[in-house]
Amino acid sequence: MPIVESNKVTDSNAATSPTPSAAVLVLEDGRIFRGRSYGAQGTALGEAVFATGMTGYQETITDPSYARQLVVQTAPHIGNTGVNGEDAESRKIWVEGYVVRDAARRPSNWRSERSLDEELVAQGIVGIQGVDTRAITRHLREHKTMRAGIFSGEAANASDKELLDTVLASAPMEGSALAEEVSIDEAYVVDPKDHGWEGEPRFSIAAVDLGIKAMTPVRFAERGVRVHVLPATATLEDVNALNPDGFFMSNGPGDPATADHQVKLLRSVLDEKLPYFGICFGNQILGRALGFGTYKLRYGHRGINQPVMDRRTGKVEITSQNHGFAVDAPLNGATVAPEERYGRVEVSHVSLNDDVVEGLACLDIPAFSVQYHPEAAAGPHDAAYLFDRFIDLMAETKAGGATATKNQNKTEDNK
Ligand SMILES: NC(=O)CC[C@H](N)C(=O)O
Repeated sequence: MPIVESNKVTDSNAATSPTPSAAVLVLEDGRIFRGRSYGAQGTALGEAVFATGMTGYQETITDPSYARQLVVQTAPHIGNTGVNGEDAESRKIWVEGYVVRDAARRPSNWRSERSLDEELVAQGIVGIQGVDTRAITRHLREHKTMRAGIFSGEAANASDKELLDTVLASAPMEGSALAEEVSIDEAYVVDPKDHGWEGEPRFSIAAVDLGIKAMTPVRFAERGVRVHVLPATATLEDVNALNPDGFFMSNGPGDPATADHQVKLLRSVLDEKLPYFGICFGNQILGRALGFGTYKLRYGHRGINQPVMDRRTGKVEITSQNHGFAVDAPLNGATVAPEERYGRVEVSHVSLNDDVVEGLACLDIPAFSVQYHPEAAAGPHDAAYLFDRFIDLMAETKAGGATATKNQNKTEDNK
C-alpha cells in the first residue's frame, strides 16, 4: 500500500515538471556533450566536478561546499529515491548545475515526498540528463576539473562558439571567496537535549559556519556538546563572548587561499590555546594558520568511498569527501610549523589514493583537523571517532593536562 500511495503523489506532482528540452554541457576546453534538460531550464555556469557516491544525492546537492560547481554524478541512475524532508544538509540546493546520465522517471521510496526533477525545478537548478557521465568523468580526470556551462531551453539555441565564449567569460574557482556568501547572518544554537542527550551539556563550542552541513553540529550535540554556530564573519570577540570550551571551523566552498579573515581569527584562537577541530575548509584554514600553503588538486576527491589512513593508529577508514583544494604540508613525520609559535605539527591522515594530506595534528597546541567529512552525511561512519577525539581534547585541556605531550606519545607508541 505505501508504494501505491507514493506513486500517486509522484504521478500527480510529475505534471509540474517541464517537458525536457535539448540541453548541452560545454566544457572550457571546447568539449561538448549533448543531452536533455533536467530540472529547471536556462543557463548554469560553474566548475565541472564529478562525485562518485552511489547514494546520497540529496545530501550532495544540499552541501554548501558545492556552491558554484556543476556536479557530475558517476552513478548512472539518479533520483530513484526521490527527495524527502529529512536528508537535506542545509536550507537549499547549492550545486549550481547538475549532470546525470539516467534520471529516474518515478521515485520509489517510503520517505519520498517528491521527485528530484520537481525539486530542481522548484529551486531553479539547471541540470542535464542523458549524457555519458563516465566519458565526462574520464575527460575531467585526464584534463582536470574546469569551468563549464549547462545550457537548456532557449539558452541552448545559441551557437557552440557563443556557448563556449560564455563559459570562458565565467569566473574560475581559483581565487573565489564563497564561504561568506553561503554562511548564515544570525548565530544559532544546536542543543544536546534536542538530539537525544539527557542531562546537562558536557561542553560548549563556537562553530564557524563556512558552509556547514546540518549533521555536523548534530554529531556534537548527540555527544552532549552545545554548539553555538556563528557566521563566517565572526570575530574573536564573538567567540570569547561565548566562553567556549572549544572552537570549530566547518567545511565550505571556494578557494581556501581567499579565507584571510578566518585564518586571522583562527590564529588568535590558537594563540589563546583554545582546543580546535576543523573539517575540510576548516582543515585548510588550520594549514594556512600554521603557515602552510594550499593548492588546487587536478580533479579533487568527491564521494563516499575515499580511503584514508590515520597514521597514528595505522587504521584505514573509508570516508566521505568533497574537496578540490589541499594543504601543502610535508608527509614525513613531525615538523615545526612555518608559523613557529605553534610548535610541531604532523600530517595525521593521508589519502591512500594519491597521498594528499587528509588531516593535520598539532603536537604542542590542542588543535587538529581533517580534510574529509566525519559527520558522514551521506557516507560511512568510520571517522565518527574524531568527534570523540575532540571531546577528549577539550576534557584534557580543561583539566589542565599536557595534551600536546600526550598526542606525541601516541605517535611514538604507534611507530
Ligand atoms: N568541503 C569543503 O570544505 C571544501 C573545501 C574547499 N572549498 C575545497 O574545495 O577544497
